[in-house]
Amino acid sequence: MWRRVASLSSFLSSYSTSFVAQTASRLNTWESLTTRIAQQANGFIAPKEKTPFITFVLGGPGSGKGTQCIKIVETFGFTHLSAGDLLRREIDSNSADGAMILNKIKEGKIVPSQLTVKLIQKGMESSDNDKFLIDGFPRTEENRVSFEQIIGIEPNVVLFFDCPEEEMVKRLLNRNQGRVDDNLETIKTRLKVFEALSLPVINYYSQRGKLYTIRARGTEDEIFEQVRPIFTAFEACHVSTMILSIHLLSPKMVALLQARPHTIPWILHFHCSSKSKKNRNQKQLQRRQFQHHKKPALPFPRSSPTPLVIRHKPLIQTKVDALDSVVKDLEASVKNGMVIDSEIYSSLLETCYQLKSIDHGIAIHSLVPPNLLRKSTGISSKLLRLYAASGRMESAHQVFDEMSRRNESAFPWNSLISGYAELGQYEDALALYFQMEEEGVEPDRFTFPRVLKACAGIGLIHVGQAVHRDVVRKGFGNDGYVLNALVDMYSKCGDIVKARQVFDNIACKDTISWNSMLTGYIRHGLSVEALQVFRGMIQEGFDPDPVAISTILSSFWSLKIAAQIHGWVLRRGIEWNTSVVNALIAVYSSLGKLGGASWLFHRMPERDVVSWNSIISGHGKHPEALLYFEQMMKSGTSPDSITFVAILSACAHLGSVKDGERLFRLMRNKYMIDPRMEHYACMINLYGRAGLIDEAFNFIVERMEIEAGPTVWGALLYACSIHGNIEIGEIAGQKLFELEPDNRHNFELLMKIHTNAGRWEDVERVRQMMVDRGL
Ligand SMILES: Nc1ncnc2c1ncn2[C@@H]1O[C@H](COP(=O)(O)OP(=O)(O)OP(=O)(O)O)[C@@H](O)[C@H]1O
Ligand SMILES: Nc1ccn([C@@H]2O[C@H](COP(=O)(O)O)[C@@H](O)[C@H]2O)c(=O)n1
Repeated sequence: MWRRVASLSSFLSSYSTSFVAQTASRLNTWESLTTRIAQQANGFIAPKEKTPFITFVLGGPGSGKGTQCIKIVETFGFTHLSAGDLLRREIDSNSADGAMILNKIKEGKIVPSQLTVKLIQKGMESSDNDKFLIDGFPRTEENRVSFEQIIGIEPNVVLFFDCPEEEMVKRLLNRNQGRVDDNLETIKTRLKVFEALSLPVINYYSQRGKLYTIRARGTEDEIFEQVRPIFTAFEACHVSTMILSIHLLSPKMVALLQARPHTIPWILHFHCSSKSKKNRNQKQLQRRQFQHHKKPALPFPRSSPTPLVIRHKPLIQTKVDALDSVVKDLEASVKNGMVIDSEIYSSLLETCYQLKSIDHGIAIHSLVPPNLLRKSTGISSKLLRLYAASGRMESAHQVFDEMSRRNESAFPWNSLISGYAELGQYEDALALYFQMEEEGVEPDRFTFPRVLKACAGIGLIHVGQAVHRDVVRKGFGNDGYVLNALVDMYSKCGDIVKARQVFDNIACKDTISWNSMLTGYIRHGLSVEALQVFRGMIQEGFDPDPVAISTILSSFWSLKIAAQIHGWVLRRGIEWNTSVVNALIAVYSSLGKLGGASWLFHRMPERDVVSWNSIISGHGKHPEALLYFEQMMKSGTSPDSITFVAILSACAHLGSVKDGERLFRLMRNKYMIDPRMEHYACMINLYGRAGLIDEAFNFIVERMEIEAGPTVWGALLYACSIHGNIEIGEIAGQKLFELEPDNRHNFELLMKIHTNAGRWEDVERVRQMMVDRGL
């Protein structure tokens, strides 16, 4: 405790002496509340409770990552965690995932992220060190996001060993360590994977100002001379981190600190990693200094202090865990009679919203004095938004009703409108918009897109037109953000011509504008216009995003267009984007080009459940469907309900009744997927096609847990028509006539059954039913 006060005082001394004294004296009362946060902010006070310093080491295969890591460890005392080594160790330990990992490594592909992150996490937790070199990770965006989600921290430094491809290939072929992936074929895939999946991660860190690129050619020592200054500089600056953190606070926060010094730990907690301009400038300065290999003239903070505490055995927390600790401390402090500043409540509620943590929001709500909640627009607006975003509209509305100054801004209204619109309660969303007008609250640019979403949802074009008039009247007629929402509203309400007019009037179109128009045309079945928009988008220099590309691909079952788009995708170098490949597989499969679909599938660097579903559906009439399904299970990707529709339907086409029954059981018992109407229809199809009409009928009567719909009865009627089962065909027909009274196809099928059996009276009876229904 004493050390904590002393250290806190020492860093504050550079700021204000009276401030220090006050803070130190208040620290006793604040002990439980502040300890964790002060430690988080102040990495150097207690050696055993530090924030870890994380370095990601990236680069192509054979760029020399491992070699340089050994040198960094020797010189700077880091703990080296090589993702590849951890995976190889997992194989050697005969773990359940060993075979799958070995396959991935042999193929040069990426192991599912969760698994790798868990191994890294274990490695970090079992080390007493707080400086980690994580080598060969993250290899993909999914790796990166998984790390952030599971470990909850970002790296301080990202090293990128940039090495020419031919040099990397040469080194790998000479490595001689008996690795299964050091052969030309795997190396080729690894290089492709690196380009398609790892380069985006490197770009990401470059944009975040964390990337240090090392030219990885030359001798090992020459390369290390580029690496050395980076860590030397970071070590030199370690101690000054905290002082700078204080200076990086916004003027508003500094004023708050002076007025209410006890709030400092909270503010540090939430603002240490803020991206202030000053902070960015500092980082730029730091980078420039590194680039010139000089010691920095000014101290700088760690590149991204994290809000987590690492104890003796580093306890890796997620952001939600950290929030949990803070809320618990807050509860204890309130219980002890402490008065909490409204900005703290509001800041915490903002964090709850960002982390989608409604339970913590509810806990904080219970701590806010009702009077403060009513009076503080900041707290109530954020609480209301949190409730609305999590679909708790009753609680949101209650907070709204009790707000004393809710008409001062559109913010609380927007949150409520948004909440209702997201839940599909469009009438309530619109009612609020009109109430807003009645109460004289000015809508803002965020109000309209939410209201227009409600108009689109309800499909009332005249209400949408009225809102459009308001948009113009209130001066938002040129606001691209609002106009995009208008395009979407008109297209969803059926007026695609008006949608186009609005689209043409958007002066600065962005990707969303183009995508809204594109999906509008596709929704209206106007494929030619959609393709024109797609081409226009490219001509105007907008890269259609993977969603647009897959949308356009899935609306054109034309080999020529698919090939053109495929060509464009190749030229843009995004041919291995997972959703693009998935769409290409679906298109090629549906056009009967199963060879092309399989070629893509086998070469894609990373597959998701959609990839598997596409290839299984594509092979719906071929025995390979079952093989793909088995491979999918081995790969560690969990099938979803669409997978089972695809595989059950394949079993039906292949006449594999036993497999179908087994897979239906597997879906329920292993994957806990409740069968939906489509699955039941597949089962009826399975029995029906195999001529097991009684089994199909009994399945409907005895095993269905939901009322059978037209797809189920339709499958049964179809089976009866193939196998000439008059009795059950008549039952299925009668059911369908009730469910789909104007579907002439059902009548025709039943007539066919009776015709084949020479039952002319029944044919006439069914024909008369058709006439009576005006069919
Ligand atoms: N500067 C260098 N010049 C020549 N050879 C080097 C150099 N650096 C490393 N090597 C050699 O190249 C091979 C690959 O290096 P290393 O294993 O460090 O690469 P890596 O990036 O970790 O590869 P991977 O991603 O495949 O694990 C090793 O045999 C290593 O001794
Ligand atoms: N994040 C990672 C890292 C590695 N792999 C797999 O291991 C292979 C070897 O990795 P090296 O770093 O030792 O070259 C790599 O090709 C991948 O198969 C992974 O999946 N994810």
